Amino acid sequence: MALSTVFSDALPTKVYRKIVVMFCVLLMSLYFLYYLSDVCHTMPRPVRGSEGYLAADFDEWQSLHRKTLLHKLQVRGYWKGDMPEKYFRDLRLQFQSFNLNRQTGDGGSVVGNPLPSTLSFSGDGVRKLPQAIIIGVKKGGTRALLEFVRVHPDVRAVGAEPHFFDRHYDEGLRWYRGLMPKTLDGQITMEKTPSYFVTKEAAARIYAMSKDAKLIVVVRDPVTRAISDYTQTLSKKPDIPSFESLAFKNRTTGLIDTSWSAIQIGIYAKHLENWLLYFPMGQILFVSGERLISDPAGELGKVQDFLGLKRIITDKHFYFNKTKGFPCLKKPEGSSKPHCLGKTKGRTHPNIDPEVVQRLRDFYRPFNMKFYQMTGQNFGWDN
Ligand SMILES: Nc1ncnc2c1ncn2[C@@H]1O[C@H](COP(=O)(O)OS(=O)(=O)O)[C@@H](OP(=O)(O)O)[C@H]1O
Repeated sequence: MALSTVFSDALPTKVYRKIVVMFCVLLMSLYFLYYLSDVCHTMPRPVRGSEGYLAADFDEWQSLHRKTLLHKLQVRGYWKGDMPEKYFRDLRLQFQSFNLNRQTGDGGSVVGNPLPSTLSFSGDGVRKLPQAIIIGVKKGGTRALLEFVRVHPDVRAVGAEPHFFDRHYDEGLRWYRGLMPKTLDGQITMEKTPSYFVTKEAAARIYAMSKDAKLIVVVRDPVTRAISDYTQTLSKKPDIPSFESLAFKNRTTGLIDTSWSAIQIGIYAKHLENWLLYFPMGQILFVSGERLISDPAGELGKVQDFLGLKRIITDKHFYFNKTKGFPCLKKPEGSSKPHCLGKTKGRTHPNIDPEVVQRLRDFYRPFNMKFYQMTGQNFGWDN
């Protein structure tokens, strides 16, 4: 009262009133701002579609799933610029799954506050464990087969090699399923990891997941496969010894070094014996790596039959790219542009001493014969 008297005495009444009004407005504004910030904090975040995640959500997901993410970053083909758009699509699918899992409590290792239930994503379907797996062989043409078969509308495949049954088995089936794309009823989930075929434990592990799993093996002449394998290693480590010196334990006696993985992988009959302990022959399809190049539609016909799919992929889906020297897809899955596999496929092989090649042919012949006998198919590598 005394203060107002002093002020009202010192200032003209009009000015004094204006100051009081402005002070009140300021106080009200401050209170209003304070109130708003509190309300916003408790309000649900805006609903975003599958294409519009907040960067913060992605960062949080990224750190929580660092291990999975790192694994995916190592995926051959994507990170080397082979198919970046597919890589990012897979990554986005995982992010969707992560958020849905957080909402449904399905994410085993997820920690922290769940996102508000109003956050939803448009992707339909559920993640299932694969019903069909391309288990081998390395350098057989497994990438081409996966890219070709996933053109089928009833096939959904994970682009990356999950390496679950060899390297990441301890992560558990929930982790593995989390890597899979979502499928609708009637769609088949697939993955490819070529090293499974030569991994001792893989057959028993896949059987433990599903005794009905359908297995596909792309096989290729073991001699060219070995050279292809060596070419890949050479491209990463140019200082390695020559193919000729690695192929032999003793070059003078002609003793082959079967402990060298490039040689070992090609002894198909031996690896197959292990798979037959768990799976009947009818559950394994052998695709010819050579015919996958010369007649992709023909091989894809067999694959579709084996998977119980309508024959949708035909020769209309392929064109032969002369520069690349391989069949390519006119319309790959999720794209309308023609696409060939990347630079890591179809590398020029080094010239190998013809005598060494002949020695290897002699070495593989009995194993190939056994393999033809076991599978009931002659792949023509010894003609
Ligand atoms: N359509 C098409 N385009 C490109 N390449 C094709 C195709 N079909 C089969 N191939 C052959 O696939 C070989 C690589 O096999 P993988 O994909 O199984 O290799 S990997 O194990 O995944 O590294 C690769 O071997 P290299 O030629 O030795 O590189 C190709 O010969």
